[in-house]
Amino acid sequence: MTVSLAHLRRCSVAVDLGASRTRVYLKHQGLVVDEPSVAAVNAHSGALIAVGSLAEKMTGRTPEHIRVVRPIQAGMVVDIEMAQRMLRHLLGGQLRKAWRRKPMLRAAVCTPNGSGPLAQRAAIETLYGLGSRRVELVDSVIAAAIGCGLPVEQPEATMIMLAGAGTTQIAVMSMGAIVAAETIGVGGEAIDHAVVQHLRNTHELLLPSQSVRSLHETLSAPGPTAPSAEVQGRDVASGIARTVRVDTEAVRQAIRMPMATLVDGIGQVLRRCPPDLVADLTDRGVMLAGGSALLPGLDMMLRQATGMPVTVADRPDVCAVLGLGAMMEGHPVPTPLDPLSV
Ligand SMILES: Nc1ncnc2c1ncn2[C@@H]1O[C@H](COP(=O)(O)OP(=O)(O)OP(=O)(O)O)[C@@H](O)[C@H]1O
Repeated sequence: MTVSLAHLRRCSVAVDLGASRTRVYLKHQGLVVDEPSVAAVNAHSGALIAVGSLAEKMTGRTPEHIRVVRPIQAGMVVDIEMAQRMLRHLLGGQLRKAWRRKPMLRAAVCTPNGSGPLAQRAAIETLYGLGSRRVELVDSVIAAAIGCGLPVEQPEATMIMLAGAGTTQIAVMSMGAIVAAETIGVGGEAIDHAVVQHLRNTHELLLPSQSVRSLHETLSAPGPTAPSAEVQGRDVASGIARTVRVDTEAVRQAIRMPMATLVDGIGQVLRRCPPDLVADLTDRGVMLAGGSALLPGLDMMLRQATGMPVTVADRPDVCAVLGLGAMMEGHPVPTPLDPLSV
């Protein structure tokens, strides 16, 4: 394992600061926070008005003096002070309790694969501001693979695609380390954006961002696929609310481009892997994790495009923080790399 499991076991708090959601796992308690990474602030006084789900509900509905901000973008904390204020409110009493028990609080945080020193420093500073005395950084793909129950410690290949909001990370791992990895700037947001653009261009309709997910669900409901679905939005020219009938196939075509980028990413990672590991993956396939793994039809599309088995993780959206939590709690047990000397 490239991360120090001994150091991680001394941590009490695991944090996944995602562009879309913030998750916190407390040792011996489990997942205590899973909320949107959003804060609403008074633009005049700077006072925090709401965080998490409540702030997300305000998006696009605020008067001029209230700003809805996202302090984390593409897995990187872009506004450290706001991220600290948001986390402090999301944790509330939970943090105070953990703090009282452990004055030398150590925290573990996931950072996207390939993130630079600036992104890593921003994550560390955010956790220091909350009172952590030491911060351990863990690659998100390793944490997610452990959270999905993949045997990352074994000398065999495991492949994971961690599809988040702003980015998708693809990695092949063996013996606790990453053999080849790629981070693509395409995630659930890009797919949603493609749907919104399609409706704007073909139906002259502005779709509220909250409606995109229900449209995905309607269009890929089980049973005989509906050829079309009704959506409500605002007319681009008149500004009046209007309902249009959207063709299922046209929406599928619209999201083809971002989907194809994800398939390309898998190809790029496989090309960099030794043939023995690629052979392992023919049977085992790809584990699909991250919130966007819940996007209906994504697994089927990847299966068709790559010819490899694709499995969606049990709890794909939270598997990175659960993996970090598992490492803090003492799983997995590291495989000795020099067993003959033991
Ligand atoms: N049930 C669902 N159906 C479809 N899409 C979903 C569902 N749940 C979450 N998503 C999508 O998953 C994305 C968020 O995934 P996740 O929570 O893994 O992101 P994140 O970790 O915050 O982001 P990043 O890894 O990019 O920093 C969003 O784009 C959201 O639209």
